[in-house]
Amino acid sequence: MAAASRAIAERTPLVDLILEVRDARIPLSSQFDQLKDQPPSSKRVIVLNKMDLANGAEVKEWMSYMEHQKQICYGVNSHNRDNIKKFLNFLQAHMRQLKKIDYSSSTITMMLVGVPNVGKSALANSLHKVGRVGAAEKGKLKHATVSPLPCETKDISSFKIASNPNVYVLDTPGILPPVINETEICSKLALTGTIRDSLVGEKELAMYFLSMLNSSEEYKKWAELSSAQTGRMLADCEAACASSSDLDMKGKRRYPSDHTQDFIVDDVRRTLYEEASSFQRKLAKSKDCMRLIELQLEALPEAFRVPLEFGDDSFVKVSKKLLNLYRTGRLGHYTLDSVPNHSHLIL
Ligand SMILES: Nc1nc2c(ncn2[C@@H]2O[C@H](COP(=O)(O)OP(=O)(O)OP(=O)(O)O)[C@@H](O)[C@H]2O)c(=O)[nH]1
Repeated sequence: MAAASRAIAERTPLVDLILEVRDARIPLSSQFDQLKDQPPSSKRVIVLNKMDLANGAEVKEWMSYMEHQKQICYGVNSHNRDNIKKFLNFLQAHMRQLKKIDYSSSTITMMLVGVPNVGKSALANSLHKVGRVGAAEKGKLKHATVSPLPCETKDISSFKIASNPNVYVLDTPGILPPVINETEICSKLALTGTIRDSLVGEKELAMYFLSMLNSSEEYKKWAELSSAQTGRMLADCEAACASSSDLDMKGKRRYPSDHTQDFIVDDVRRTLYEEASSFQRKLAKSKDCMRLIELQLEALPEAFRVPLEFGDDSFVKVSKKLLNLYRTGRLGHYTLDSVPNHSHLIL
């Protein structure tokens, strides 16, 4: 990381635009340490990526806050082609404005920087794919390594994202600050995948997620799953899925990065809702919150169909499954950082 950090620092004054990629779920905790104390500049855009996983209303508040701070900010979902097209148009318009007269004759370079796993490589790939097709470029597409694990990008690579003028984007390795003193920031970074789960512990992270879920409104949306009738429908659905899987494996619904069946997800949601709603009145006391989390963790193995015979290992397995569902957006949308001093903002 130290070498990559130096390489980024050397290139920073040479590029036309810095795209500081942050995770829209943690717009503050995922800020890039090297740019933390820099004043706002027209040469820097804060890109809030993974918008599809964050709470839309809260991200809007964050964007207004950043605008108020004179920071240029743009929200994207790197997996959404239309969104990437709009972002590319925005970048080109912004560069045109920055370069003014000599825009068409110049070669423009942008650099993606950020902490690990915020989606820099996914964004580089998407911009390259969309831009190259738009510019009718021939030749093979390049591919940056995209992974759910942090720190997979090892080198700086360049991707062409537009022609006339030529625009290149540099993908860089994720960099963390040398020390993170606050435990809460560590938990947020781990929950969103910026640092490895093992550094905090899977069970501890699952508990952190549950505390966030229980203090949000998200689980209340799952009330309808709680009725007895729905329970019967789920059992029927489960039986139907089991028999159809024997006959036709190809027909089963699959998620790109999460293979949990829908009826299991519904059972997990129902379990979390039922435990939380029966505790609702006592949530103000933190001791009760811990007890609720324990109860939820005790109830989840059944919902996930994980046998309890392996003791603590069963809970680690359940925790991993729970984290996986959260990270693919199937347990709601959350923004974990609150907007600072937002009372003075007109939103
Ligand atoms: N849901 C969602 N997932 C995303 C998005 N962008 C990236 N991801 C996922 O986030 C994970 C990390 O993406 P990468 O592109 O490898 O992240 P990175 O910042 O290059 O990571 P490092 O190599 O650690 O620096 C992958 O599993 C991606 O598929 C997005 O907009 N939405």
